[in-house]
Amino acid sequence: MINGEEKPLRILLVDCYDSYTFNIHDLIQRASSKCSITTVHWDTARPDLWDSLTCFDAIFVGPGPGNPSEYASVFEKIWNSDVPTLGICLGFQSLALHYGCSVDKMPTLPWHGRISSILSTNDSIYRNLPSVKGMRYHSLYVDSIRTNALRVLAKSTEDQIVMAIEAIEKPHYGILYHPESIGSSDAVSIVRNFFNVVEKFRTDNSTSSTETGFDVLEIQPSPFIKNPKTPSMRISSQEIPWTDPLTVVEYLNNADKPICFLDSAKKPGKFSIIGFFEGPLSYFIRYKKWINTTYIVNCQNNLEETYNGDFWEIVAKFMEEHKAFPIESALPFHGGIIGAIGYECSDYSSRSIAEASSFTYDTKKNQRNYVDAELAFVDRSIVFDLEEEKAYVQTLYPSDDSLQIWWEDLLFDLQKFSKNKLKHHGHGSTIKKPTEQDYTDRVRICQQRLLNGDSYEMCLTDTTFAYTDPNFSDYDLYLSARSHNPSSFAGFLRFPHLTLLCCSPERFMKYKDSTCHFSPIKGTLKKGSQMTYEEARSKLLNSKDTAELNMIIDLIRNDLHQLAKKDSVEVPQLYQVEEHPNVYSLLSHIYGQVDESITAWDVLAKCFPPGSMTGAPKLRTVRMLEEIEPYGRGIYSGTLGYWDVTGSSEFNVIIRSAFKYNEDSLWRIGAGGAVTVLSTPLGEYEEMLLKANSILPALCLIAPDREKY
Ligand SMILES: C=C(O[C@@H]1C=C(C(=O)O)C=C[C@H]1O)C(=O)O
Ligand SMILES: NC(=O)CC[C@H](N)C(=O)O
Repeated sequence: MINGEEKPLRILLVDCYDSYTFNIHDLIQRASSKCSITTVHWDTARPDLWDSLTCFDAIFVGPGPGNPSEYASVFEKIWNSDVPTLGICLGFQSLALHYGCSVDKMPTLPWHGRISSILSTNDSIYRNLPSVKGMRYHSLYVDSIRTNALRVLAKSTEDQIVMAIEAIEKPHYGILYHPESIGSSDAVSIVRNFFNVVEKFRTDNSTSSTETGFDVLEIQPSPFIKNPKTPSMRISSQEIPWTDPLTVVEYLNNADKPICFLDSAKKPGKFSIIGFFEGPLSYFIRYKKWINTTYIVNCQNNLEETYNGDFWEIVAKFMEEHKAFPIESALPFHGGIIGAIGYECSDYSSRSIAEASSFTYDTKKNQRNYVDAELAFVDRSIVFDLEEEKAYVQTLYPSDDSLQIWWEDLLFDLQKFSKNKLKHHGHGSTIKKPTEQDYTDRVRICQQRLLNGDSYEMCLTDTTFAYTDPNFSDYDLYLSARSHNPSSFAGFLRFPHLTLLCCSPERFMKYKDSTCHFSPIKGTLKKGSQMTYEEARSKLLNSKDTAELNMIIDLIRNDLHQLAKKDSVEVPQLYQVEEHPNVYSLLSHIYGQVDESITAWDVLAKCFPPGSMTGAPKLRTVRMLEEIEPYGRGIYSGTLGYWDVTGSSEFNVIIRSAFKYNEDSLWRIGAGGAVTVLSTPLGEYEEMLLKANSILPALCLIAPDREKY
């Protein structure tokens, strides 16, 4: 309060590329009704900002990977200033380092994603908070505070590690655990206690951060489309006699047509979708990251347009030109984008255009000629409501008077056509799997990085290669896959450059009426013949699996906090155990509301690639995994799904899948698992094989009851 008026707190939030920085941004907003937050990356902020810190009322030094000494050039300026500052984790460590304490590797296993009971001095920023819960994400710690310039404010009860400190002479504080985490308590009270200190240091002549030109960067979601256009398409949809979706796919297969099939092969999946390419407005869209080029081909006249630049923005602009007027409909899809986006289609991946031609990318990843994403825009579709056993044929082309004729011809052909019986006995396939030695060596490399403090969790993966019996169609292989492992987020794509057999159990993101829903899986348990659901649940709710999942829940909260409305990010169900054909999975549900100007595609682009497939902190972990993993992931661990012309969308995580680039007909099966400090190398190798075996038998066309290679 200055002169009786409530001047907004001018906050500087220093982002050290952690995956939880924007959870802190949300916490600050929840702790102060009036604040303006300037968020900057520690290494790219305008240099004069560090000499103008007094234009802020308070500073938050965020958490991050690595050792605080890596950031000394900036951190020293902060701790030499008199501005009230709160450092979190890495920030805490840098404050201790500034006062001459040593920051070392934990003497025991690091705490990543586990919650500590913490006792405080019940004063200072812990006033009226004698004990709290704290989610810990740290490999480094401060053994003891060997200076009179600092005072210990809190310690963990389990291992007596210093959890919070304050400087004696300056309003500088540090907290080692993450108060902003879903697993911590009393964070708003702690920050409000800190803000009470801040208020004492505010003066009338505090300059405003805007007077120094440091724009106040409230998190302003930047939608791809700034000025939405009036829709141009009109949906028409009519119920048709029920038919099994596989019969339609088999008909398309035998007609050697492209196949675009999203398959709810298991509950809770309710709808299956088939896209068709006969309409006048159907397209294929493919992207090659190494030349940053997107190709859009009309399926009727084969005219191809080439676009250079951001793939996500190009697709967003294409869809803006093909939006439809909303209609009252319970169906998830009426026409629009269906397809697969590969893992490397983000700036997290170091395979940027400039680097793409580098030695690493060119030879080690050897994917110069392949697509990084391939989508279809379908203007005709059939949606199957599997619960109601109802089917609907739809078109986007208002005067598509050929629709009726098209559908009647298709129906006539289907009636002549009976579903093929799956050939269970193939001649096997040539399989090349990762060796135990190679994979366990890589697990150890990951664990070394975790112990160094470079990451909290690394989702390590590798690729199994398979050549299959040429006598079997891709569709036969898909039928075999879905019989082995019926999944809620399955799909079969046979596109011009990419064929994908997907039996994914994991939703990445669902978007409907501006509500976003993420449900990451972390924690996989092989089904035993005697294992009951309750036994599986008690095993999965152990500390290793819940720790893995906690890290991803906080990561997704962080990504959503950059887009969602204030106070709208929620985790109503922290842990859920799901039963699948071969495994039990531990998952969570995270929701957020975005402004209507933010589309599903904006959310997908911002949160991509799926955090459950990277680990955290996302950027440094993705970069390290790229160097550790022997091959690029390509389509594996990317996402398959739809973006409807009315705006609704749902995308999965492409796991338990096989894909091939049609140029070389070599099937690639990615598989892996989250490596933490609690992992065992052999256990991770076995988990990787377990997941690969969710799809491998299908490539050998082996009946579900027999497994051999
Ligand atoms: C890495 C894979 O699965 C991912 C890792 C999981 C885990 O660590 O338990 C579970 C589901 C996925 O998010 C895979 O299936 O290849
Ligand atoms: N969450 C963090 O800021 C981690 C700090 C440091 N990289 C460590 O591992 O201890």
